[in-house]
Amino acid sequence: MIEIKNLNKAYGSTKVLSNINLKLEENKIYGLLGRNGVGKTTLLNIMSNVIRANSGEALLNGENIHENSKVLENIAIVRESGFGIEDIKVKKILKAAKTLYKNWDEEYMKFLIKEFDLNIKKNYSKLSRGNKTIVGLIIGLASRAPLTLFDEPSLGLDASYRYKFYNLLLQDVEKNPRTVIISTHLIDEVTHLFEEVIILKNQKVYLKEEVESLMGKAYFLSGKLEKIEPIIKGKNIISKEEFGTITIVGVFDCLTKEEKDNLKEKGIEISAIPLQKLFVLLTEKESVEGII
Ligand SMILES: Nc1ncnc2c1ncn2[C@@H]1O[C@H](COP(=O)(O)OP(=O)(O)OP(=O)(O)O)[C@@H](O)[C@H]1O
Repeated sequence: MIEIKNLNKAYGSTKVLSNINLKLEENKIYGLLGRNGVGKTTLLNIMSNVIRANSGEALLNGENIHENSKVLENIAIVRESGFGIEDIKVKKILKAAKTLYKNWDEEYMKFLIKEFDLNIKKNYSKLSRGNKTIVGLIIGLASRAPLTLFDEPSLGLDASYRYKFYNLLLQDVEKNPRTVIISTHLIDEVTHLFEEVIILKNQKVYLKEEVESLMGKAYFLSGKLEKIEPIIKGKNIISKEEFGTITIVGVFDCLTKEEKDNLKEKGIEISAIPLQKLFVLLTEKESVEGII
């Protein structure tokens, strides 16, 4: 549905994205993850024609995003940087947004305004940080755009509104399927939303995988190291921490039923690595070798 081909982006002489190739499926929720400054916003901005790549292509249903303005009726981006003009009533911003998107749902927008308790008569510039974010979220949700991109959607939102947004998004996407990409640093809060995760690292797509499959091969093993070691020899080890006589080893690899049973018999505790922790381990380490 969305295809990125051989995409490169540099700001002046600083290369940010290098030969990115991605194929995203229709009606799926993706998490776009990466350390600060790795290029998530840049990629989302290219996907929504806010900026141009230096080379390569971004296609939505086979049509080049940069060469066909009609395609843009189907792509919504919600981002921190606002709407260009700030000294304008929220009502007017929403009115303008309505004209941009083919699938805009006015009734749903009204429902969202109530849900988020947003005063649309206020000037956008006078809104709190959180309420500015809410304006963006309402536009993103009400656009019902087949490709909806949320860049840090929780910025400035209190926990209550963040969870409200996550729930509304899940409910609405179930009723009105579309492809959603969410870039966030609050990974554990949104893991349940993601079907697939894309991690950017060192200008490249470092990993693209279904969350279920990822979580099915990320374990912490805790117990005596001499008992853990022989069973996981040759596995991809991503962390090792010692707490007195107990060692916690992070494994990013498949464990067979026999291996798991074997570990349990030896008194080794097996627990899942939460996605956020896994992300930290994978993006901090340059090499997994030499840990054990
Ligand atoms: N307009 C610009 N001009 C010059 N450099 C830029 C510009 N926009 C972004 N960059 C640089 O490109 C790199 C990627 O920035 P980008 O905002 O895409 O990263 P990010 O992954 O979204 O980061 P964060 O998680 O901190 O929001 C950074 O080094 C940033 O400083």
